[in-house]
Amino acid sequence: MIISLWRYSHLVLAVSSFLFLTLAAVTGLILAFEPVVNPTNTYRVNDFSQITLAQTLPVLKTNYPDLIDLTVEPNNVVSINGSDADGKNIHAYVNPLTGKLLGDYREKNAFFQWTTTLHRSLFLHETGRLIMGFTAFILLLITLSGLMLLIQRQRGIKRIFTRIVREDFAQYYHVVLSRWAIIPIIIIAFTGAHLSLNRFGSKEAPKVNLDVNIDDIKTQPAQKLADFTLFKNIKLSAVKSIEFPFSEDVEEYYVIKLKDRELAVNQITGDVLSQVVYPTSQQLADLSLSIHTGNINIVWAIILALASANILFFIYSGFCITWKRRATSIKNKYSAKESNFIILVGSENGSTFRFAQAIYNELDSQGKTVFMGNMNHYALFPKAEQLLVITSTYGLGEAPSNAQKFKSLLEQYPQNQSVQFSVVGFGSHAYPDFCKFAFEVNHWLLHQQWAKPLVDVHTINDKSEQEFSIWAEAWSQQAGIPLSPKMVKVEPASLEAFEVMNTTSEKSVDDTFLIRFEAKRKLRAKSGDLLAIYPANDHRERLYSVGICEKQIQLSVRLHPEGLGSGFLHRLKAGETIQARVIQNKHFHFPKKATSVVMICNGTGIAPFLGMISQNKRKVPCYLYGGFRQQISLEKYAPILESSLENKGLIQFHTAFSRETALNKQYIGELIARDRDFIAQTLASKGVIMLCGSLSMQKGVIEIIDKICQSQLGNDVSFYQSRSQILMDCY
Ligand SMILES: Cc1cc2nc3c(=O)[nH]c(=O)nc-3n(C[C@H](O)[C@H](O)[C@H](O)COP(=O)(O)O)c2cc1C
Repeated sequence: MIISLWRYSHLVLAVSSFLFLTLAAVTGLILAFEPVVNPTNTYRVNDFSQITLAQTLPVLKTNYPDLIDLTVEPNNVVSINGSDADGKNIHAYVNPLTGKLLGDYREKNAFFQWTTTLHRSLFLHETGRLIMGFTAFILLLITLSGLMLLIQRQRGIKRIFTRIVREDFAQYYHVVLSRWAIIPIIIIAFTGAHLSLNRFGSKEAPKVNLDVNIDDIKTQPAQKLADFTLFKNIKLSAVKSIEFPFSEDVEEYYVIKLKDRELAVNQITGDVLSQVVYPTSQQLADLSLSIHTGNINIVWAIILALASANILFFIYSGFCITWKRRATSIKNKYSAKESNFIILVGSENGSTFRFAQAIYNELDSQGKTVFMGNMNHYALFPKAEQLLVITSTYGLGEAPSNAQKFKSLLEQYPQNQSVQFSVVGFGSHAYPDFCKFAFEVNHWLLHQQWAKPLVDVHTINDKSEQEFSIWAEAWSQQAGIPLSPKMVKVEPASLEAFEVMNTTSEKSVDDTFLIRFEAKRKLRAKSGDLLAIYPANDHRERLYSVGICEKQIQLSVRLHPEGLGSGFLHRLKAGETIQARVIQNKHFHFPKKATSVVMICNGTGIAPFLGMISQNKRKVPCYLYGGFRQQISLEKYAPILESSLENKGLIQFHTAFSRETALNKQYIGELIARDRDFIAQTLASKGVIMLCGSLSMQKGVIEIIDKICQSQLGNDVSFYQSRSQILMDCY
């Protein structure tokens, strides 16, 4: 909510000032080059900041007895105005140490003059100044709201310079460059607004009156100009201008304008006749002017030029980001009330809509009645059969802005009929709370009486189309609705040959069997990956979780009466070869850093765990909780389980049998509830819990773990899910 408020302010301010801001940035960019390309830069002398008035004035007076005034330009070159010893008028740049003329005085370049007026007042005098001053103020607000967004995005001020995930070009560079440009832009905006405020109503700085009492002017003790103590202490770099005495009459004096004050100085004795210190407001205005115009030094002028160019880039990239967000407007053929398929999308920047739209198009092309909407539009869907929630996670593992009302709407509107659902989370592992909001949504839906999970919550890292296609395939299988692979860009499936090495299909006592394959080429699979098989040699794909045992792929399969995949696998004999492909399922690999791993499975969900424990070379403490129908179901797994227990690949093995005698009947959830302290301690000590098996088992177990988390650890289960401490692969 807060992020939306800042974003909204940032956007509104930027849109409302966009024209004037562009004009100010373009003219500012041009003007930033003025100090850099100023031709008089070549007239600068070395060690200018060390030259005192006691050094320069005697030289100039000797060479040019009738000087009227001297000006120190912002780029530290000195110009004089008056006449030389021959009475010839001069208005020229001079070397303050030697008195040598360097070149004729030049007026400000006409183009820069024109640009300056446009930048300052749009040629509209006071009104223009007001507009540009206001624009500078708006720029300040835009920058500050941008800073707040940056802090929130990076999760704290100290993390501003931590890595930024590359979302897309405009967004990435909008954020990356803002980190560098924010300080100069704040300075530009602040000084610009300050100058306009200060100068509004008066074009020039207020006139200073030096109050000199002519009667008090002394003629003794006379001193040489070079010996004036005052002049020895005033550096030329501190001077803005000097008016020379009109004649040698004692009543004529030097008027010296410094950066912070103005002095009248006796031309015979060097005494200060009068002095006025400028008011602080004027000193600050002068400082603002020097900073804003880049006159402080060339490096700063270049920084200003870059900052102005950045403002233009921010206008462009901000426009692209906004356009992309708005381009996700939804066009539905059917209303929510008449649709069987409801796709609800949670998205902050619009990219998740691209994926949701692909599903929409696919279902629509098959003649289904589909409705797609924002998650905030959740309502009663009287004809809904399938609910697909596709959502990203934002902020600190929070809902994107178009999904923030979802939870309360879900509580408000229980559906009146049973609806199957599936949640797909878009996120990035670059954030600690990976897909947290999707896990929460899945969790809330699991608590609804009317909602039946169709496939397990799937997560998509960094908009991976491949991961999305895995979800699409899983959903398609369960829903019995073919989703064409063209829907998302799946890399063309290049199939490999796998030879059947061993199968227990004939010895099966409980409809489940183990089958092992060896890859004809080098095996590139890990336990937890999926093996995709094509039983009918057509587009129909079936996925099985794999365990790698003795460098072979092992599947644990339950034979379903009409099962296309399980029937095909059941008929295979040792020595036969099939075409299949391995799909990486990184989110369900054995964790690299866990202190311990608790594996929970039921039925054939044991397959990946058999591979993991037999490959547990690092001897990470592993604890397996398995739910099976009968004791006898276990026999086929016994060799691996026993050898793993022996070699410490597995520390403990707990079983629950659901179809034993009434006395011994037990479900896996009961074991987890019994070992609640151990489960809590595992999570608290950075251990990992992995679940594989049926969705109904997952639902029950996750509910129990959630209660354990809340009561013993003070967090929701989604906290651990999003930190990859609870990994699930259920179907
Ligand atoms: C500011 C910001 C915060 C994010 N926070 C998270 C987060 O906490 N967890 C996560 O998994 N992904 C996070 N992401 C990544 C997005 O969820 C991911 O890029 C998603 O694909 C964006 O989808 P959308 O464009 O539809 O909003 C964040 C992205 C951004 C820009």
